[in-house]
Amino acid sequence: MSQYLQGQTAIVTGGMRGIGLAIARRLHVAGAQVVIWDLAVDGWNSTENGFEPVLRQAVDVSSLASVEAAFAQTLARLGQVQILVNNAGINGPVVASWEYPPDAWDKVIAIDLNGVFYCCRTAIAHMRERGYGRIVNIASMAGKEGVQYISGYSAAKAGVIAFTKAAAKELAQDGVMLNCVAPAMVETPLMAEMTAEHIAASKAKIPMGRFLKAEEIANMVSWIAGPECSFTTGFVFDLSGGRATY
Ligand SMILES: NC(=O)C1=CN([C@@H]2O[C@H](COP(=O)(O)OP(=O)(O)OC[C@H]3O[C@@H](n4cnc5c(N)ncnc54)[C@H](O)[C@@H]3O)[C@@H](O)[C@H]2O)C=CC1
Ligand SMILES: CC(C)c1ccc(C(=O)O)c(O)c1O
Repeated sequence: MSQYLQGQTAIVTGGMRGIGLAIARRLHVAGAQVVIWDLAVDGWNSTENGFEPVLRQAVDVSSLASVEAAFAQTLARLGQVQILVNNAGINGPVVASWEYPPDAWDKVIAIDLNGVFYCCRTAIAHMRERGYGRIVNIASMAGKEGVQYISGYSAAKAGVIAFTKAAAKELAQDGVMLNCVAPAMVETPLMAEMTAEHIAASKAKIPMGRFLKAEEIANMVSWIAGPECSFTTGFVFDLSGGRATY
């Protein structure tokens, strides 16, 4: 496979498992030096995971101080960051919006939306200085459409999409491109928090009649994160099996 990310450093948040792990592995295959940020980074198994990241750092993306400290450590070790994939996220409760606990709402927004803002804010300063950067934010179909009973999550992901579009326009002449991907549901540990009824309803909306695979997201992200993505910024790339054709 072509090593089109050779010599580049890529940070993947939430890269210890699930979609983030698949993305991290794919960027490694494309030649990037991969840095994994996650809440806990012990217990990495390079045989099972198929590669060794150059760095793993314990980071809480919902804390600006934690993000800034981790970014400084990454730069101290590797000197440069070309790619940031904001993947870390949580579901929050599956409940009607009028019953949504306010503290749970705050937590979903803090991780899924503020976390993306904090990581972007921190990396963009460095990328602007160097005149090059690729940021890929993992949104969701829920952010495009609004999915019932996950209103906090839907709102956070809609916020990620709008933030990406706004910042992309600001940075369009600086060599720094921001895009989102909006996946439909994938089978990961996060999905286990949904009820069987919601999972079935989600699948029924997909014309291809199957769930998305994490590797399919990783393949798309690896192209968006690379130099061949040279004239697209502020865009939402769908991974919806034909569900979103708008
Ligand atoms: N699983 C699905 O069906 C879909 C997932 N997504 C999005 O993809 C992303 C990844 O999802 P999955 O792999 O399914 O989830 P997952 O739960 O398997 O993995 C999430 C990772 O993020 C980390 N994380 C959580 N909070 C964090 C924090 N505050 N700071 C740093 N790391 C943190 C977790 O420790 C975990 O390693 C999320 O943003 C999710 O919203 C989007 C569409 C569909
Ligand atoms: C797993 C998350 C909460 C989720 C659930 C459902 C949908 C959907 O129906 O489109 C999503 O896109 C998700 O990200």
